Amino acid sequence: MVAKGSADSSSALRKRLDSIFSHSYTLAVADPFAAILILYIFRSSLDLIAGGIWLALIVALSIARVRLFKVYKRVAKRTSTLMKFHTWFIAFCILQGALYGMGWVYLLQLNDPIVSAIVALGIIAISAFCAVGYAADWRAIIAFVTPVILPGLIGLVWLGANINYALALMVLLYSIVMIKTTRPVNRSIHEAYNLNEQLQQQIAIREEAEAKLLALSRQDGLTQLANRRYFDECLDIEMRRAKRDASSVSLVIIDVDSFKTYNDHYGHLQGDECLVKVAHVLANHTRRAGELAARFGGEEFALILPNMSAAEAHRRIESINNTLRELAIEHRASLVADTSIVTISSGVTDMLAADDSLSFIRRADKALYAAKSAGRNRAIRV
Ligand SMILES: Nc1nc2c(ncn2[C@@H]2O[C@H](COP(=O)(O)OP(=O)(O)OP(=O)(O)O)[C@@H](O)[C@H]2O)c(=O)[nH]1
Repeated sequence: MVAKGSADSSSALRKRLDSIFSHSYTLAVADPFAAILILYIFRSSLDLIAGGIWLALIVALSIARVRLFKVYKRVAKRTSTLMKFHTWFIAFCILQGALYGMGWVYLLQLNDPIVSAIVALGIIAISAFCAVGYAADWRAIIAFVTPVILPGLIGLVWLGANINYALALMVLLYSIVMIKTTRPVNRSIHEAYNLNEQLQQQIAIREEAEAKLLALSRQDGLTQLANRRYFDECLDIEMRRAKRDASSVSLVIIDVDSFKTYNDHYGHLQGDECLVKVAHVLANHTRRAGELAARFGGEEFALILPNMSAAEAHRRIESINNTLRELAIEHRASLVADTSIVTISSGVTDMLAADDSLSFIRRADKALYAAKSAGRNRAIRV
């Protein structure tokens, strides 16, 4: 729940401003229209110069508010300026309300019961429009209706006479009822905006958490490469894509040579470190879109290389071997002839039209077995 009176989040404030500003164009027409109507009704008893100045001020204020709205629309993305716009809007509300208030005072001077009745109805009508239009912003309602209601109310009482007292009482009762009914509506809107914002935040947090979980569920914990499950998914996708586009996809299965003796010689923990280093090299060599390096299981890795023939994949694995040679991870217990660094054996193949993932992997595995049988530290392509 949103605590009563809690500060708005920037998004809730923006929604509130959007709502109150959304009437700018309508009011730019309605306000001068209402002013012209009032002037027309009282044309015979009004000082036309004073009336003209009053109308000019109402029109100027309407234009200024539309301009403020345009500026707001342009820069509203900047959260830092939102409060400033709200303050400006409230200032406009006060000015606009004061203009109406001045109008009532002027009209009430005519001391005519019909004028008093029209003023009272005018106060009620304009306040009602404001209560609906600015329902999202309590301060805007108060800023506008206070200068609209108070001068008229005081003016009616000041005039004396029962009819004016009755009208003043009617305006007063209306104001109390309006304030009492508008406030809960405003609170509900306020809470709805804040709840909506909280909901959006929760959704964003949840989506982020889900994305993280998904990434984790696809990752091998030790090497940070794709795990076997994700490898299987990707292989399926790439094989289907290659069949659909009549393009090629190559598969490489890699096994770290003599890894049992590595573990025996250096210990399991260093064995883990060695696997991480090899994985890092593989990841650095599979950076193009769609390429994937995965931990296939134990000390075995696999590469999916889309849009690549077996010959090109073979060249890729040669460059991986070169990098490993440059890296020269010590392996004094290697069973590979004439070497004391970590080496890999690889089986390389590309997809045949009749392949399913099982036959594709089996062929790559066979090529790897051939590489092992041929003395390790090599790649064999079939
Ligand atoms: N440190 C470490 N060792 C692992 C991990 N997974 C598998 N191994 C070890 O990798 C070794 C694989 O041994 P083998 O299958 O005999 O293969 P190899 O010694 O590499 O011999 P060749 O493949 O013929 O060169 C086993 O000793 C496993 O315990 C791991 O996550 N961390």
